[in-house]
Amino acid sequence: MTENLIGESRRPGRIEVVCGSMFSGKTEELIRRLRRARFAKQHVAIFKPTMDVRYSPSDVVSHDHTALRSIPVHQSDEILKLSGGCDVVGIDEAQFFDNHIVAVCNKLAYQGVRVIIAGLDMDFLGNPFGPMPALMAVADEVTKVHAICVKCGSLAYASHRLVNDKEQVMLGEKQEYEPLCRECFQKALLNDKRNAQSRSLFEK
Ligand SMILES: Nc1ncnc2c1ncn2[C@@H]1O[C@H](COP(=O)(O)OP(=O)(O)O)[C@@H](O)[C@H]1O
Ligand SMILES: Cc1cn([C@H]2C[C@H](O)[C@@H](COP(=O)(O)O)O2)c(=O)[nH]c1=O
Ligand SMILES: [Zn+2]
Repeated sequence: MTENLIGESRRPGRIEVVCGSMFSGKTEELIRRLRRARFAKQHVAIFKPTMDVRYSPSDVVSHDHTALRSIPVHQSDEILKLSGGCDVVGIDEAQFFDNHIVAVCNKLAYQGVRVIIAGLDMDFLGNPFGPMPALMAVADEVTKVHAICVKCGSLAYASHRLVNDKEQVMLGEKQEYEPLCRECFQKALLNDKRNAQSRSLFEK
């Protein structure tokens, strides 16, 4: 965690990415940084995609129920329009935005805004998720946070889907996803594959 932030309120435009699996503390870390910016008397705005309505239609909410009022947006372009006069812009669930969010974040950073982005680095299959790889590439700073593997207690690497849905986007919580370390994730995917094969044999 970066704590050498002397003069945090005087830093120029930059892009910070906080990524990791589900339950890794991305939203908590985003909220922590944004609260500190508010203590530094910075003008802060927080955005999230309208589709993320799990805990609240308007707040950014962590799994531990820490919350911050946010502006839900349909498209990344709206972030540019709605962040005039801001020193700091926070974006949660960035994996759900289109690739244009990269240009939006770069534009804000070049205008002197500190942009803090939180999002899933990988989907349930372990593939890079949406614009996250590109955002990590253009970021000034990337922080990877980790949940605890629910099978073995190691640091979690990915989010394993517990239900049989193949779509990349499927909102969910603990009933639908579990954070697993690399080894447990590999075993779980293998097990899912075997189950799918025996299901298809059964259905024939
Ligand atoms: N397996 C787990 N490992 C770590 N934290 C967990 C786990 N399961 C639930 N949590 C809770 O999730 C919180 C993090 O929530 P949040 O910041 O919303 O994560 P993220 O945005 O990365 O999904 C933790 O503080 C903890 O209370
Ligand atoms: C792995 C994965 C997750 N999702 C969804 C599930 C949740 O609604 C969000 C992630 O929320 P969090 O704040 O990181 O816990 O994303 C998805 O749609 N597809 C996936 O592959
Ligand atoms: Zn494990």
